[in-house]
Amino acid sequence: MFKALKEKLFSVRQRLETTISEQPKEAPDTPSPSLDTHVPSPPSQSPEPAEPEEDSRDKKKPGFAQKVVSLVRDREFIISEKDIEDSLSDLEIGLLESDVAFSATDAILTKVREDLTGSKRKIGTSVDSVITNALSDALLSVLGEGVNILDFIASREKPVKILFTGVNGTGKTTSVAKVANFLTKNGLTVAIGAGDTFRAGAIEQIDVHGERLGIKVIQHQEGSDPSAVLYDTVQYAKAHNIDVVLGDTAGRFHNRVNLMNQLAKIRRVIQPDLIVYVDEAVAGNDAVIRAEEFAKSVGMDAVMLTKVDMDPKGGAAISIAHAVGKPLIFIGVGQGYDDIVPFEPKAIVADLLAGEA
Ligand SMILES: Nc1nc2c(ncn2[C@@H]2O[C@H](COP(=O)(O)OP(=O)(O)OP(=O)(O)O)[C@@H](O)[C@H]2O)c(=O)[nH]1
Repeated sequence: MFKALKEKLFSVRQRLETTISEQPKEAPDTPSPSLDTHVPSPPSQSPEPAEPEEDSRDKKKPGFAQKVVSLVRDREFIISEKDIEDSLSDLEIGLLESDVAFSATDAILTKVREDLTGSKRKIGTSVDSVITNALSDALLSVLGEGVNILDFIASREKPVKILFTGVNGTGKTTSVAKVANFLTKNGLTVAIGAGDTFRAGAIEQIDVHGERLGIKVIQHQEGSDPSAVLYDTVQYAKAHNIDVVLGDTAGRFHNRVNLMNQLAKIRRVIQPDLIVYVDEAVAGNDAVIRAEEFAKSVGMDAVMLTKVDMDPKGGAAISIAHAVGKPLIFIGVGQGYDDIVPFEPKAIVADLLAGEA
């Protein structure tokens, strides 16, 4: 997953490691002027340097005295913005080339700069963990905390109603089936409402999935009111003590007003617990822009990205939660029912930064 993005992050880590490691390997007897050419010579009277802090990520801009203490006494040096400037440019280009949105790229760069500048490295030790931690924190800051869907469901009254909406053709119907399969494998009972009554074939498609998975699909005729279909599904779920209702809906972007009206009506009628916006990772930055528009005009509570297996860049997956301010809950990673992964930011970041730089 995200092969190209991983390679770019790897090369940035290597470059950072090289540039930071090129700093003095041995502490000189006296402070080397090359350490900081921009500051005046130290006053003859020691300016009572503060005790060096225990925290190796001291964010304050280091003064000359602090640098001297670090270098001579503690045999460590302080990373300056200048040391990492070129690597940060590489990181910026790498992220943008990977289709990471501008705002997410900016947030990542700001966090890496903040984390690394002023942090200390023991002379002779590897800087990899310092760099990896900074990149990891930065990526996590844009991915957010994530949501555990099973905990979410457990916290709500049954049946928990989850609506799927988004752009046609991105794999929304398949995603409803995958989520249904995931939930039943986790011990929950599920009913599906065939609420995409607009697209020819959508009802039949979800019905076939339901049959294969042994999950009840409530359906009306093509062109019927989706609110009515989903209302009936909720009634069925209540009558049969079903844990979760998954509602497919149409995602007609060329007719925004209709879509908004339709969703507004569904909201009134069944009061969904969660509205999941579905789009495909392969659309890259376009998916992020579409999601932002959708969040503004229609609203959503969470995002699912499909076809992540076909997207080596990973830009949409990195940017979308940051762009819409809602968590990415699932990613689709193939065409089978089991090809779905709950999106766990920590696991994704660990995978992105796996391997020694
Ligand atoms: N590789 C891959 N293919 C997927 C994934 N999710 C869906 N697909 C495929 O995408 C194609 C379209 O998916 P559908 O669910 O049929 O979506 P659709 O019918 O085009 O449109 P909507 O249901 O309206 O979104 C199908 O061939 C799916 O198997 C995924 O995560 N990875």
